[in-house]
Amino acid sequence: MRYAHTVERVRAAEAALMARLPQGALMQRAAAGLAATCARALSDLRGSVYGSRVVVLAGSGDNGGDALYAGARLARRGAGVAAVLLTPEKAHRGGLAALRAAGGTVVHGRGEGEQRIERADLVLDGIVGIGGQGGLRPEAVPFAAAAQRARERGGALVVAVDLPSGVDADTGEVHGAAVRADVTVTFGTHKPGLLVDPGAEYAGVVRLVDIGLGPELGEGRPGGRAAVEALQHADLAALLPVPTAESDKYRRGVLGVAAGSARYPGAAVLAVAGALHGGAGAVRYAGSAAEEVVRRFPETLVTSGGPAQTGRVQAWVVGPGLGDGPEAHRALDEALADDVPVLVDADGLTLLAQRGPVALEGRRAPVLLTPHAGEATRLLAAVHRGEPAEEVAHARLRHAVRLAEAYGAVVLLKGSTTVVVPAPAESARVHSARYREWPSFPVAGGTPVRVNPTGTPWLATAGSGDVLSGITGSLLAAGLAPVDAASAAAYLHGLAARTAAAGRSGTVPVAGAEPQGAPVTALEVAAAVRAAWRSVRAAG
Ligand SMILES: NC(=O)C1=CN([C@@H]2O[C@H](COP(=O)(O)OP(=O)(O)OC[C@H]3O[C@@H](n4cnc5c(N)ncnc54)[C@H](O)[C@@H]3O)[C@@H](O)[C@H]2O)[C@@H](O)CC1
Ligand SMILES: [K+]
Repeated sequence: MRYAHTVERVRAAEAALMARLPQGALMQRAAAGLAATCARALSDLRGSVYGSRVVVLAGSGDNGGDALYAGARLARRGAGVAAVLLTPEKAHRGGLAALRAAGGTVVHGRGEGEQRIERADLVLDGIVGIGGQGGLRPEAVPFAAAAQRARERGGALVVAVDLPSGVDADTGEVHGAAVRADVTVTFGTHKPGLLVDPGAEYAGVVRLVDIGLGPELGEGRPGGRAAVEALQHADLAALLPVPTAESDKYRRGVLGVAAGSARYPGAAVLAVAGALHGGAGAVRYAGSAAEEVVRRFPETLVTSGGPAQTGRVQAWVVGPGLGDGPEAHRALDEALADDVPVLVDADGLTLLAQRGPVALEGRRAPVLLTPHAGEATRLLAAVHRGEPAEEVAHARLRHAVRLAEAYGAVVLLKGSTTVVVPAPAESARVHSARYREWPSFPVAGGTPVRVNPTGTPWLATAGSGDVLSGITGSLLAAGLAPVDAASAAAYLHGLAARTAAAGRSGTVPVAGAEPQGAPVTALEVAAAVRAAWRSVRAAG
């Protein structure tokens, strides 16, 4: 598991650790790790550190201190290091002295600063770290722009210190300008903003430097106080259900799918395809696309009636392609009346948005909502002012948390970074000043928000959401907790898309890298779930 902690947690952990260490020790650990990563990158890029051109962008806080000390280390190895100080009178004294003692120089004036940046082999972004508020301040913007030009024209490497300046550490939101990095060297733990878009995209490849914060952050428990976590192959291998000698179809899970309509039969076929590849023991389909479904997948048990006419199931998927007619409303009602976990997707979400959270009142079994940004907008409009979909996509954590709280449901918000938020009852919530206008962000003993690391732009294709619903439903029927089912399904779905696109076993390539391979269809994603599943089990 990869864990990320809020700024508040990081600061508390740092304070506790610093109290036991000599002054400045943590900063030296951070700078040493940072310099080592830069040295490796320079060696790869130009063959050696000696003679390379490095520019340090140093803000007024400790983030600038880290960057200056790392610059000093690189200067001692023969790099030509120049520092651009955003506020010279407030630059980190020790760091600046160390840089000068190692032969580094300070650049004066914006023009010279920009020129040096554009000619650099490596730019260290130490403008602002976890102490940052809002987007970059105006005085920093031209230097960030110069660094971007250097990347684009000269192939310079931009290395962000702790996080790309201008990215909100806790949420990944970007308000205004921010530095775009190739590599981010982060200290002690990941920050949520490095794992969630748009911040994740600004961060590039993230390298974690251990500065000894682990015990302070987790009290011995893995990820103890994490706000956000991302599954890795081994976590998934432990979650995926594997049949035993005693398994029958009910033990493996029977999923009900209420999807499709005369107008959209394809959504039913795709949801069932996802469900069958997601490992369900059996899939029961209820709806008007029964003929198409059984023709395509003869193993499906079908009825052209609604969920109430279907035999026993252990979970429902309701919504894809249902339309908005009376039959669709009935299907939603009947699925919600069943005392088993229900996943509501697509048209089901549109119907739910018309009724608001009251439609879920009285249910005891879990509800899992799987909106994209547009559907999330509609669901939120039922309880509050409607935020445009773009806003939802740019502030994914906050909106997903808000939705989970409003509907008392587990929420999987799809998109460039898919996030899965536990239902409020499952998460102990703490009201933090940073989220005053918003529902609380789950930290401190609560269940962390899961973010999916396997997403790929190839998934932006018609019907891929229907397949995701089917996979998720299958795992719900197998008895996985909704958060596990949703995050495991998103992981498999992304990996399957990568596998199908690349034409070979999927890996999780570095963030920000171009997606490999060629376009895929939703049905091919469903078919590739098997290969994804295999590669996960092999790694576990
Ligand atoms: N606290 C610790 O023990 C450690 C901290 N470390 C480093 O220290 C950083 C945190 O240092 P600080 O608390 O001094 O805070 P930062 O250095 O992150 O930022 C604070 C400074 O940036 C300015 N600033 C705030 N928002 C800005 C914006 N949007 N644009 C431009 N400037 C802005 C503020 O005026 C302030 O002077 C971490 O990110 C990490 O890099 C590491 O050295 C590891 C140890
Ligand atoms: K930074």
